[in-house]
Amino acid sequence: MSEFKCGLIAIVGRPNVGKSTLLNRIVGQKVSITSRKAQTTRHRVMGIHTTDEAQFVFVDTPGFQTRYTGTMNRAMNKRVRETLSDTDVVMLLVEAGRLKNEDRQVMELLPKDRPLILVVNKIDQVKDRAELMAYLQEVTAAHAFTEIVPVSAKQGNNLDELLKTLQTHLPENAPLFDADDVTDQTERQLAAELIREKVFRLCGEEIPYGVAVAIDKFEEEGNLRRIFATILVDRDSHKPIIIGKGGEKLKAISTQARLDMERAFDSKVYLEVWVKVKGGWADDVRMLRSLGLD
Ligand SMILES: Nc1nc2c(ncn2[C@@H]2O[C@H](COP(=O)(O)OP(=O)(O)OP(=O)(O)O)[C@@H](O)[C@H]2O)c(=O)[nH]1
Repeated sequence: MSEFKCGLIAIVGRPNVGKSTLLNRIVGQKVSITSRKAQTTRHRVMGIHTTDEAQFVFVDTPGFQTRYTGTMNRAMNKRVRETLSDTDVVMLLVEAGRLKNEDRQVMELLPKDRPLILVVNKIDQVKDRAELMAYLQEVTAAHAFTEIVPVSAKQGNNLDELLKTLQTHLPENAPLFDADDVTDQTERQLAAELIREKVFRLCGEEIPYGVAVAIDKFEEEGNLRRIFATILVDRDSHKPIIIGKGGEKLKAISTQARLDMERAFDSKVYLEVWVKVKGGWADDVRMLRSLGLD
C-alpha cells in the first residue's frame, strides 16, 4: 500500500468565485481546531477532509484578501508570497467565463515553486462548450498552471476529480490532525463548552452539574472575537464558589477559557464572563437562544 498523504492546500481567489461554497461541499460543517500543530500557525485552517489515503488541510492566507484589493505594497506582497509558499499546494479558483482584472492580480501573487491547481468553478453557468474552451485558453495563457480542473461547487460536479488531482500533489506525511483535534461544534458552542469545563476543573466537587453557560454575544471583528458569557447557577450559594475570594476564581476560569479559545479559533479573544443565579423562564429563553434554538 502506498504511504499516507497529507498537506496544506491554500485556497485563493477573488471574492465571489465560490471559495466558501466549494469548501462547504468538500468538508461539510465548519470545524474548530482544539489542538494546533506548529506547521499550521501561519494559516487559518478552514476545513479538513480525511480519507483512508489522505488528509486535505484547507487553509486561507492572512493578508491575501486585503493585499490584492488594496494599494500596492511591496513588503506585504512579499509576505503574502512567503506565506503561500509555506503550503504544499495552491488552489486558485476562478469563475468560468469571467476572467477579471482582479483574477489577474491574484495570479501575480502566486508562488512559482508550488503545484498550482486552477479550479474553474461555476461550469454549470456556461451553456456553450466552445465558450468554455475559449475561456480555458484565455486563463492558461494568462498564467502557467500545473493542473486545471473544471467544477461546479454548487452542484457538486467533478469534485472527486478535484480531490484526486490534489491528492497526487500532496506530500507523503502522517496526518496533521487526529479526529480528536477537530470538532464540528460551532465556535459559539465550543466557547460555552470551554468555560463550563474550566468551572468544573477549578471549582471541583463543590459545584453540581446543574451549571450552564450561555453565550450572550459572540462578535467577530477581523482577527478578534469578542465573547460575552454568563455562567448560570442553580442557587445563590453557588455564586461565591465560582467567583472566589476577590473574584480570583472567576478570573482564573475566564483566563484559562480565553487561552483555550485563542488556540481553538486561532485569533485574539476578548472574553467577559458573569455569574448569575438562574431566574426561571427568562433564563430558559436565554439558554435556548444561546444554543440557537429559539
Ligand atoms: N451557478 C453557480 N454558482 C455558484 C457556484 N459556486 C458558488 N456559486 C455562487 O457564487 C456566489 C459566491 O459564492 P461564495 O462561496 O460565497 O464565494 P467566495 O469566493 O467564498 O466569496 P468571498 O467570501 O466573498 O471571498 C454564491 O451566490 C454562490 O451560491 C457554482 O458552482 N455554480
